[in-house]
Amino acid sequence: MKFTTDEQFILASASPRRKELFEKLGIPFEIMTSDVIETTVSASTMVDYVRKVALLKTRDVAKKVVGKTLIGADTIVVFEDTLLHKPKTRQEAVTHLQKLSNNRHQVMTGVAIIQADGTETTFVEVTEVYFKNLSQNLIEAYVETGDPFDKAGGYGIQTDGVLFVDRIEGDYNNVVGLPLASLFEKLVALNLIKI
Ligand SMILES: Cc1cn([C@H]2C[C@H](O)[C@@H](COP(=O)(O)OP(=O)(O)OP(=O)(O)O)O2)c(=O)[nH]c1=O
Repeated sequence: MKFTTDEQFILASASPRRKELFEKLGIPFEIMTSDVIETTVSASTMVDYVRKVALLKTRDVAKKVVGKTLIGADTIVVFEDTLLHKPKTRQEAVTHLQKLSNNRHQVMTGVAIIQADGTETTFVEVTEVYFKNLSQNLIEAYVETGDPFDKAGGYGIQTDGVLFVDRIEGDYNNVVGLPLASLFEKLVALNLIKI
């Protein structure tokens, strides 16, 4: 679909998956990326953490532009109240997937919108994901593909990780990295895009 807007949008994200999702709104936008190190953020809950990281990333890009509307996001995978970061080693990827196997976890995406006048809006979308029982062979074969390494939690639901999923509760696109339906709703409510 195509919507209209008077705003100049910047998607503050290096993620090709977010770009692809945002393109579905049919409005023009540019991409700019931030260099914020996510681990410097402290928060009392995971929801608060991911909201703050999204806001920091987006503010970092906002410093460099004038008169534009920015959208930034951060996605985390939470298992038993702990963060499963993007794995740095094969062993870490295997350990993540062993934890997720036959279990439930949450994928949370924090989204920040910073308007041209500086107004900040944030929200966090949570999707519950239930994994099937994963054999050690399957985990190792998947890690061997290299797919886990740029992904929170060490899997991609849009790639071969789809084979692990028993069911989800919530927005699928939130797991991929951008809760597009909720973002759309917010942008309309803020009068930043028109139907
Ligand atoms: C769980 C899961 C995560 N992911 C991805 C989404 C995010 O891109 C990534 C989490 O990293 P993020 O730090 O949220 O995003 P990013 O580093 O890719 O991009 P930027 O910070 O510039 O916005 O994990 C998937 O692609 N599929 C999945 O199923």
